[in-house]
Amino acid sequence: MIPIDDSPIVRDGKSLILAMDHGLEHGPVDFEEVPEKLDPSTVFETATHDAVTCMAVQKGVAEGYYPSYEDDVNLLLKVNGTSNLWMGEYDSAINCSVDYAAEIGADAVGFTLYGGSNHEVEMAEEFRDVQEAARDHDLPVVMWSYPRGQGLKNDTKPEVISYATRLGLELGADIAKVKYPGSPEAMEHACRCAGDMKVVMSGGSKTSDYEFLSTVEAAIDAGAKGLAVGRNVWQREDPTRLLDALEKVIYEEETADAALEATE
Ligand SMILES: O=P(O)(O)OC[C@H]1O[C@](O)(COP(=O)(O)O)[C@@H](O)[C@@H]1O
Repeated sequence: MIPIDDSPIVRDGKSLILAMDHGLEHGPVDFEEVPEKLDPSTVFETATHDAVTCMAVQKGVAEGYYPSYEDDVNLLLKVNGTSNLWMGEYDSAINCSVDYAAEIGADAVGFTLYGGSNHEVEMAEEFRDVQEAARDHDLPVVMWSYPRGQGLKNDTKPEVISYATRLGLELGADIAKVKYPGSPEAMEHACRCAGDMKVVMSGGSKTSDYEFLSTVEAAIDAGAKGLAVGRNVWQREDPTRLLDALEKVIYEEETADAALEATE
């Protein structure tokens, strides 16, 4: 592990990663209700909020839009990713080298690992190359640790999520992003399984302000070190208000109720 707390993608030991790779992973469907967000500049604007420690995008979006925001936003370059058009067993293509990510100004790199997929072995080997190259550039590595595969469809069972965090530690990630395993106890166990490696919670599809902030509060209380979120922020009419509340829940460890009241 590298001294991750010194990284610009960490603030007071925690991170809020604003993800906008959905155009690749899910396709334009995620933008149907918010067509203006098809323009990545709109989400880069949102990422200038102090609560956001970095924005996670794919190479093409980074090349096209990051130069206008490099003074105000930290960049997490997602080096693999696959479209929803792919119908095969879970896998993720390497779309960018770590050298190129560093060249275009990345502060960190991100990698999806589908533990349990028939492609797990190849993906773990690719992760080795990415992780070692990232070490050469002193870049932290964030693992999207998503156990998925033929018999394991989008599973959020406690034992699956604790295995996901442990995979991150074992393979050398600095931060692992996992789905919420359904209860504070299960999240606490998943964080314990990660040792000193940081665990952040994945956002998921859009829910109400209160439901979302309460889950974030529970995850932080359980030991998570932040959030990697997309739709729950940029699909909202007022992403700034939610980020104001998230800032309170994540960094100031306030309750969801108090954060919502303060931002009304
Ligand atoms: O594979 P899933 O569960 O559909 O979600 C993948 C998406 O979730 C993220 O990890 C986080 O975004 P969300 O908060 O919108 O779920 C994105 O980086 C990615 O595109």
